[in-house]
Amino acid sequence: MTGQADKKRISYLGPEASFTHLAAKKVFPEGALVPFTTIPECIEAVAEGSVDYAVVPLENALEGSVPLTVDYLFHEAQLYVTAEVLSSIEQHLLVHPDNRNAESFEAIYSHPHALAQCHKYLFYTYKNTPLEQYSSTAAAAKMVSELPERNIAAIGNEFSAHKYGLDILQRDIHDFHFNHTRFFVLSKSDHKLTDPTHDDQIKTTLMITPPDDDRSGVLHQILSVFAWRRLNLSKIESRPLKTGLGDYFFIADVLADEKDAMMRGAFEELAALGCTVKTLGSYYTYK
Ligand SMILES: O=C(O)C(=O)Cc1ccccc1
Repeated sequence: MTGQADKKRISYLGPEASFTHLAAKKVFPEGALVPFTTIPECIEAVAEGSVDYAVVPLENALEGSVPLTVDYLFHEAQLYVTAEVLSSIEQHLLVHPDNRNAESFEAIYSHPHALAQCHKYLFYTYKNTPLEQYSSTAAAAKMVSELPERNIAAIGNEFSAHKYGLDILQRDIHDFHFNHTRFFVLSKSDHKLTDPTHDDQIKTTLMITPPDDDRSGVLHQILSVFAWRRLNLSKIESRPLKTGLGDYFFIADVLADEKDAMMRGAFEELAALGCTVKTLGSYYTYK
């Protein structure tokens, strides 16, 4: 599949050297990678057909889900996950070489998840420095490189330091060593991308809306659908349905192929419980 996939067009949260760009290159080393400024723009590009795939961040080990991605997939788009990418994330403090001797900054810019991942470091080292959210770590690095006259810093990866000619003032400023992010590779058609490095474990992501009769124990019933079939869940999370306070849907990752007989049985039982199920498909993990 990789050989064919390499000829494809792929939208990603850019610009070049963002963590999403690095994830996209793992799956599509020779693909035509097209940067966008926001996650919805990336997803819309694949939904409209101007690209074949979109690579977007889904979940971070320190910060949890990226709500924009989850909600857009639930409410706005009818797309499938063809692969997930797991990347380890190392954050560094980046400055323009002209400002390499600065001891304080006017402001520090980065993606909100990156700022949150470095919370303790920023709190203890740059307590009074304003933290400014930016569309991505690489966008922040690019902006810092274009404004040497402003004494500002960015948080981002080593590749964006090289790409945009910045100095790494402080390495590895993320608060917890285990900092991984999960990215989805989305497509309009339901298929699986594979390559020699993918791991053998297949996963299916489901979005489950419970019946709206406020019945007690409905989450227990949903979980038991999977439990007695020995279908292992690697994640379950609730997100607001946006129809009223207390209305939720559940996003569940099941360690099985949706075509398995047990999964087909699970879909039937969920329907019998009055649940609506939107499947994002089954896929492998690229590491
Ligand atoms: O900002 C980036 O570079 C991204 O690709 C989003 C992101 C931000 C922080 C951790 C992982 C991905």
